[in-house]
Amino acid sequence: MKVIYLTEPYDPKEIDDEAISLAMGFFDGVHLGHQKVILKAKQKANEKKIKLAVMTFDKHPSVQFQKKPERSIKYLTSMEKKISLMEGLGVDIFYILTLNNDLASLTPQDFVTKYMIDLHAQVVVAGFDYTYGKKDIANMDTLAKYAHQQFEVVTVPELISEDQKISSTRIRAAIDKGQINDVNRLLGYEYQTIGEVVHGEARGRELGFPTLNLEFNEHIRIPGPGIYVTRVQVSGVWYRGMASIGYNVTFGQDRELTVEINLFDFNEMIYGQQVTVEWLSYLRSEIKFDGIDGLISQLNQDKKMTIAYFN
Ligand SMILES: Cc1cc2nc3c(=O)[nH]c(=O)nc-3n(C[C@H](O)[C@H](O)[C@H](O)COP(=O)(O)O)c2cc1C
Ligand SMILES: Nc1ncnc2c1ncn2[C@@H]1O[C@H](COP(=O)(O)OP(=O)(O)O)[C@@H](O)[C@H]1O
Repeated sequence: MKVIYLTEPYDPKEIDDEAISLAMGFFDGVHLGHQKVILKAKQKANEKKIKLAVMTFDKHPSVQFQKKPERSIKYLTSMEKKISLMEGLGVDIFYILTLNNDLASLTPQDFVTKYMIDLHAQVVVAGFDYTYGKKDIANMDTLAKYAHQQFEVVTVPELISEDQKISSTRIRAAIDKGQINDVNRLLGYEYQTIGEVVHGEARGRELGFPTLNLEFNEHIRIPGPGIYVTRVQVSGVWYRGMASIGYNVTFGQDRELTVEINLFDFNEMIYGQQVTVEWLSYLRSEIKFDGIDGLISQLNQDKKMTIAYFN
C-alpha cells in the first residue's frame, strides 16, 4: 500500500497516476460500517480493474470546523493503526490530507475537482452522511452535480446493529462504559491501545500478582473502570493477562485511576517499555475488599476465568 500525504495546494507530481475507486471518510476506528464503505469501493475497483484508494484527514474534522481543541479528542485508532487496518483491507493507495484552513476554505466544487477528479477517481464511495468541503455546504446528494459525469457516485446506507447505526460515537461510548465485548463486535476486530510501563506501588508483587502499571498518551481512549481479559505484546511476543482499570478501592479512598495488568507466564522487569494491550472481554467491576485475603482469592478466581476465556 502506498501512503500519500497531501497538503493544499499539493504538487500534482505527488498523485498516483492510475485510475482509482475512492472511498472517502475520516474512518476513526475503521469499524464494520467503515469497512462496508471500503469494501464497496473495493468491489467497484475489481469490476473496473482499477486501484482501490481511501482518503482521510490527518485530524478529526471537528478540530477544523467546530474549533474543538485537538487535545480534547480521544481517537479509536491512531494514524499508525489506521494505516495498518487499511493495508489489511487491501487498499492500494491511502491519501492523508492535512486538514488546514487552505483545505477547509476550498469551495465544494474545488474540493471535488482537486481531490476526486484530479486524483483520477472513476468511482467515489462514501457513507450516506458524508459531507465535504465547507461543513454542511455539500453532501452525498450534491456530489453528483460537482462530479460533472467524471466519476460514478456510490452512497452506502448505514449499517445497523441492534436497531442502532454503527458509528464511531457509539463505539467511543461503549469503550467508556467498559462494554468491550460490544466494542470488538462493532469494530470487527479486537480493540488495542499502546501504553508505557511505569512504576506502581510495588504492591502487586506482595499479593503474588505483579502488574504492569501503564500510562497512555492523552489521545488514547482506554476502557472504563473494570476488570478485563487482555493480551499484551511485549517486545514482539503476546502474553495472556488480566487487567484492572480502577481506583484500587481496597487500599483507600480518593486514589487515582490506574491501569494494571498481571501477565501469565511472564517474569521480566520492563519499566519504560511500550506495550500493546488488546482488550478482549469484560470480567467484572472493581470490588472493595475488607482485606488483602479477599482480594487475593478474587484474583485467583479472575485468573481461572481468564484462562477459561482463552480455552
Ligand atoms: C486482574 C486484577 C483485578 C483487580 N481487582 C481489584 C479489585 O476488585 N479491587 C481492588 O481494590 N483492587 C483490585 N486490583 C488491584 C490490586 O488492588 C493492586 O493494587 C494492584 O494489582 C497492585 O498495584 P501496584 O502495581 O500499583 O503495586 C486488581 C488487580 C488486577 C491485576
Ligand atoms: N507476570 C508479570 N506480570 C506483570 N508484571 C510483571 C510480571 N512479572 C514481572 N513483572 C514486572 O514487575 C513489575 C510490577 O511489579 P509490582 O510489584 O506490581 O510493582 P510496581 O507496582 O512497582 O510496578 C512490572 O512492571 C514488570 O516489570
